[in-house]
Amino acid sequence: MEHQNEVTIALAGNPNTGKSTLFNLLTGLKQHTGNWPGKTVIHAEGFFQHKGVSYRMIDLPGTYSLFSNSADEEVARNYIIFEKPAVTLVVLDSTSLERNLNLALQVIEMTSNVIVCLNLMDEARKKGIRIDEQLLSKKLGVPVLKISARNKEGITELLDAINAMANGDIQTIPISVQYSKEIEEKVMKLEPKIKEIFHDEYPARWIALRLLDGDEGLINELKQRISAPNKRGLSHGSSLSIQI
Ligand SMILES: Nc1nc2c(ncn2[C@@H]2O[C@H](COP(=O)(O)OP(=O)(O)OP(=O)(O)O)[C@@H](O)[C@H]2O)c(=O)[nH]1
Ligand SMILES: [Mg+2]
Repeated sequence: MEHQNEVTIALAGNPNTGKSTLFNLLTGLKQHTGNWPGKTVIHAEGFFQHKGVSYRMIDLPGTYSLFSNSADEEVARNYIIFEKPAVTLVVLDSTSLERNLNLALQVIEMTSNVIVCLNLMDEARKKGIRIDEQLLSKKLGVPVLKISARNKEGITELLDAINAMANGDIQTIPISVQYSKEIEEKVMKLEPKIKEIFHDEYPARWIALRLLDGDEGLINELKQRISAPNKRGLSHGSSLSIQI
């Protein structure tokens, strides 16, 4: 089967937040789900249509962060940075938002095409947890939608939001997390140098932050991409030696 014109959507989030349940609901596939973390280990893909648009959906492994601490984190991180899905859905567990929001912020640093899905809303309601999704959306600068993947709640609204974002009808203003003065000064020096090498190919601020963190995994990925430029075209002869 030819799959060329699909709009790609990635599912990211902490382990056990219902990503595969949502993936199965939309694609009709049967990814392993269950009530323990770490079930999805490599990314799976499935397809579906909504309002005449074809989508390719990627179910990423659940992770607590998107650094290079584990193979799972690298799979999820590399997919978002290098494959550039048109939309990344961050699936959060509404019953433990505080912990889950950390990952949402990390994804928002990597891409502005983010929709935050507050999943397990049925559980949250049972526990008396109330969430002001409009306020959260304003603070994060990206759409926030309440859903229950298991009970099939809020799914049409989510699909409509995906459609709108893929069509460019939603302008996000992603929050930019500010770090200490020392870090921000270094980021300011690094960003233009990163842009010189990669132009707008990758999010320069995010790369600057990762380089400052000494993220060896990312540095190696970037070096490979410089020595073997892809069809989007990085200039030959660039090298990744940036002094700060
Ligand atoms: N109550 C409720 N349970 C849900 C909902 N969505 C998913 N679950 C349950 O949450 C558990 C985890 O779901 P998964 O879909 O496997 O979660 P995942 O995010 O893919 O997990 P990893 O692959 O480990 O990252 C399963 O027992 C699901 O049935 C929901 O909306 N409400
Ligand atoms: Mg899963």
